[in-house]
Amino acid sequence: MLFEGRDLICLRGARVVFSGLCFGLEAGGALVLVGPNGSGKSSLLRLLSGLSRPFAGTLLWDGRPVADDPDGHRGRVRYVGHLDAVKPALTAQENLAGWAGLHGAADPMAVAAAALERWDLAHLAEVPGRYLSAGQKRRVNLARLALAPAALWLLDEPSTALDRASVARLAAEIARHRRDGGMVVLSTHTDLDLTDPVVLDVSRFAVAPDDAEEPAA
Ligand SMILES: Nc1ncnc2c1ncn2[C@@H]1O[C@H](COP(=O)(O)OP(=O)(O)OP(=O)(O)O)[C@@H](O)[C@H]1O
Repeated sequence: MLFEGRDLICLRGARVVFSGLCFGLEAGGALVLVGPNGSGKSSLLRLLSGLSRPFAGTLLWDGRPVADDPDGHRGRVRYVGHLDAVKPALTAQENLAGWAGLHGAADPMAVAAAALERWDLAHLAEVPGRYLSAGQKRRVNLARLALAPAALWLLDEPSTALDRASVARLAAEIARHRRDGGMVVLSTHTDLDLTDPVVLDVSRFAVAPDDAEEPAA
């Protein structure tokens, strides 16, 4: 299993955020995206998830272009982004059960309960999303990773708002996912305890403002 990006160019609005970006990730691998605010870490994660497409360049999964099978790609990805995806009127367990149902769980509430347990959130199962703290919401979002297996985790600043114990749990869950052969790409501004990560400084592929006009198609 190999996930590769070749010569990726990312446009946001009319601006080229990065150009010529390449990476390769094998089964069990971790790619850590670093770089200053605005360098394009979130934009790259969106490209990798299939939520947006590169202006140019190719994403390959096992040598085959991701663009040839976007639905297949979406099925192998779990993307946990910046934005809080917890519905305020539903309890933590109902939120997770909704996602478990989308992943085809036969008993979504039971799968949700197991995920809450795994992320030490069982005591919050009945609490509506609107009453959860920032860190608790973030943990409910991360507990989505435990609902169904997926080959590729894409995590945008996953440790934001987490307390120390939760950061350690996140690192342990990532380690377990990698031991099972999964891959992870994450952005971070802080240290996360990962074994042998490949670190990619996205700002190395920045395009200087003077060169940043929209390229000719
Ligand atoms: N919807 C959008 N339309 C136009 N430009 C955008 C849009 N979203 C982001 N950008 C721009 O794209 C660039 C990259 O943003 P991105 O969010 O990918 O950076 P980042 O490295 O993740 O930043 P941070 O560390 O602050 O999270 C920034 O200059 C930003 O202003």
